[in-house]
Amino acid sequence: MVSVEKIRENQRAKGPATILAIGTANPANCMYQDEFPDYYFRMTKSEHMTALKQKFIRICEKSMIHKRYKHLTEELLKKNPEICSYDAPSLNARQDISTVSIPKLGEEAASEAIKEWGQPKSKITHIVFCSLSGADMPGADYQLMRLLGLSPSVKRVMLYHLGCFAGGTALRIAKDLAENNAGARVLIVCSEITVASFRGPSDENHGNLASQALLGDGAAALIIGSDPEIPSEQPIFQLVWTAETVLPNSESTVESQVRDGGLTLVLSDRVPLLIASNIEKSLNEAFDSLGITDWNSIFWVPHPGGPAILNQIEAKLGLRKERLRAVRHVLRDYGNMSSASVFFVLDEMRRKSVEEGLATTGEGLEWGVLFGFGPGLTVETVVLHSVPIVPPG
Ligand SMILES: CC(=O)CC(=O)SCCNC(=O)CCNC(=O)[C@H](O)C(C)(C)COP(=O)(O)OP(=O)(O)OC[C@H]1O[C@@H](n2cnc3c(N)ncnc32)[C@H](O)[C@@H]1OP(=O)(O)O
Repeated sequence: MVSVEKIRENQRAKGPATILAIGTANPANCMYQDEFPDYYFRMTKSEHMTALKQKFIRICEKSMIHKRYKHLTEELLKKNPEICSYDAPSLNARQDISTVSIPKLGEEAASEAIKEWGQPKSKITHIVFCSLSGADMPGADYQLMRLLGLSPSVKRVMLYHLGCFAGGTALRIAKDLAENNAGARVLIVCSEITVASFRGPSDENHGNLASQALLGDGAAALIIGSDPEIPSEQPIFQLVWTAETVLPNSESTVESQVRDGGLTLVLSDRVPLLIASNIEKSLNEAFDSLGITDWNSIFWVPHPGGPAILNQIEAKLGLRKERLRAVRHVLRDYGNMSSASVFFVLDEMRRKSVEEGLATTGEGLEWGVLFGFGPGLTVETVVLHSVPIVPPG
């Protein structure tokens, strides 16, 4: 007789979950930040709100963003003028666009990841799909399965409406799936399009102004699996430890609600300080067993929520400029793409590490941390282990 223990042992993978491929995609429509205030106030017919426009210009100038990508083109906004108002009923128009575009952009990122992975799609056993908006039944996970032509028996997890920390959540779930199911290959897709939250300015909600200045559209996809079949599969990072926590006294600092007028966002200016004052506690918990206390000795993959968050973390921990180079690059070239952002940072980091001839995928360092920040305030922490880069030849 085979025992339950033996069945369980055989079901599990042996090694830690690893990232085997990363793909990204953005809509074609690129918006330059220095032109955005004029465009935004023109499209939302708010030119008369001159003081608010001046404030918006100041926020855009401080955003440290050079350009972002937006699915909503001028043409689409003209076709759907209700989206441009602050709170006109517009949920139908927003949903009609989002439910099609979110899986579509996700498919583009997934195809890039599958291409890098180099394995047949039939080896994908699980999907973890994540998006802040566009909820429908069946959801974006189902649409993606059909768009990619995956088996109808692929096991799906759909994460809607978690917010900007959710890249960390997707990684945490994928790690558990990969390590507990021998041979599993998990496709993570985070696809974020700001169609649900784009709206005109209002004097009553300055947090809306900050989000209009910071958020961009993008999708990222990863293949996660344990016990890679080397050389046909090449690990990029190993996933070592995960945690999720809610910061003390942070209620109501980031909140989002689905209303007739789309997804509303409340954003307090306390967010950067709250994150920076609590981050060392999360780091201590994460790295205690490794004996690491020098935060400059690890590579950094925090969510690029906004420059003030990065500046305050850097100042609080005394991080050297180069530690946040990859995340600042992503903020500058793409803005805050919610859950997808941290994977753009990972992608930038491993590419630059190869380009610069460094010893590992993590800027030459061995250990690193990925942080998701979002509503709650919720913090997701993932400890990463880099992989040696083998020089060509
Ligand atoms: C959606 C999710 O699930 C998760 C998310 O990622 S949410 C987004 C998380 N991001 C944030 O919380 C934004 C963090 N903030 C920032 O990065 C910066 O404060 C900023 C880019 C908004 C402004 O840059 P700054 O260096 O702080 O510039 P500063 O000169 O102090 O402020 C510029 C203006 O922004 C305003 N401002 C700053 N934070 C603000 C906020 N959260 N809401 C509204 N206005 C804000 C200031 O009041 C100031 O206005 P005035 O010029 O009229 O005085």
